[in-house]
Amino acid sequence: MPSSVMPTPRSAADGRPSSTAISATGLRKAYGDKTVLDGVDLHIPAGSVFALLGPNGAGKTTTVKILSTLVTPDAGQARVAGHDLAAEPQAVRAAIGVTGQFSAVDGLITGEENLLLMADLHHLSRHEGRRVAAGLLERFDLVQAAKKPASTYSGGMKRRLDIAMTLVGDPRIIFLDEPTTGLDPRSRHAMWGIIRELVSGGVTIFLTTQYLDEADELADRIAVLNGGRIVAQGTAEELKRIVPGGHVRLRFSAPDVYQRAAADLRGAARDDEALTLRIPSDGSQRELRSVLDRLDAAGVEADELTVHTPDLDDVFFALTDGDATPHPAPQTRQTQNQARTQQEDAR
Ligand SMILES: Nc1ncnc2c1ncn2[C@@H]1O[C@H](COP(=O)(O)OP(=O)(O)OP(=O)(O)O)[C@@H](O)[C@H]1O
Repeated sequence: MPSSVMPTPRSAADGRPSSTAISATGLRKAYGDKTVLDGVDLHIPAGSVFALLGPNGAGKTTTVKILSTLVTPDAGQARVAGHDLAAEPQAVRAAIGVTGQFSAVDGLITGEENLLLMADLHHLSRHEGRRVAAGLLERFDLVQAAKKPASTYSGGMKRRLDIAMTLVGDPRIIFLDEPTTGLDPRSRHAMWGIIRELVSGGVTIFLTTQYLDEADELADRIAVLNGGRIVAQGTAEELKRIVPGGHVRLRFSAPDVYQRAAADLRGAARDDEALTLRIPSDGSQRELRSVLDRLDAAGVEADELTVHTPDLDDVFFALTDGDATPHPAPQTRQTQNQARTQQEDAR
């Protein structure tokens, strides 16, 4: 399996502001004799969503902690928002926001007080702090709950407050460590909407997740971390193409047309009862064209043509350890349908 699907673009070496939000080379980290990160390289363009996938204990949170200056790597270099992680940690901290497993929300005080505390930490004037807090309470649908202790908030409200607190500092890069773990489907979708809105405002999102549909839905690029290394990275579509399972399915209604097509498309798996042919394919335009050309040459026309590409679950299981257990993602209608189609195909 290739270590990387796509070539890694060069990062700016002269320190001038560039369109690269995060670049890292050779990041290593061990705890005692356990190597957690074993040479991680990353390149994340500004204004994009990057998702880091990996099974439990793969080192996703460790990567976030290193890039957000909370943990020092044993080796490797990284630039975040144009600043060297080791030489300018304060500048990195000023440019980023971090939310997730180590939430900053204080449950003993109200949502509004949490935001005002953040405004104080960012040295905003009293007036400006109140203005910013009011705007964020409105934006994150927390006005009703503003005067209640944060400990009374639901999981979704706490996550929204956490992100709102991060935004007080107007960060250009936000690390979201498993932002929707434990949220119900409505809250997950609300969180996805928030993430999309942030990106449309030019913010770069570094997301860790075990929900494959979340990465599929949000990320411009996805990297899979396993055994301390990035074992593959690319767009969701690129990743899906590197695992086997993709095929084109042709369905015919006339048995004689089906027989002619089956005779011509040698190598296709036949289902004589359903009058369908299944041709292994990576789903690319080139392969699709070749199938269509062969049908044209044989003078036959299929009644239905469907392209099946593997989903990110296939990618995850193919690339990570056998004992890797991603959290069961709440199934969307689409993944349920895909699963049904795959079961049907297997019959
Ligand atoms: N401070 C620490 N001391 C010792 N071991 C640690 C420490 N922090 C993390 N580890 C270990 O490093 C490994 C990677 O942990 P990390 O939290 O980065 O994984 P993760 O991919 O975020 O996992 P999860 O999905 O379960 O949150 C784990 O085996 C963990 O036990």
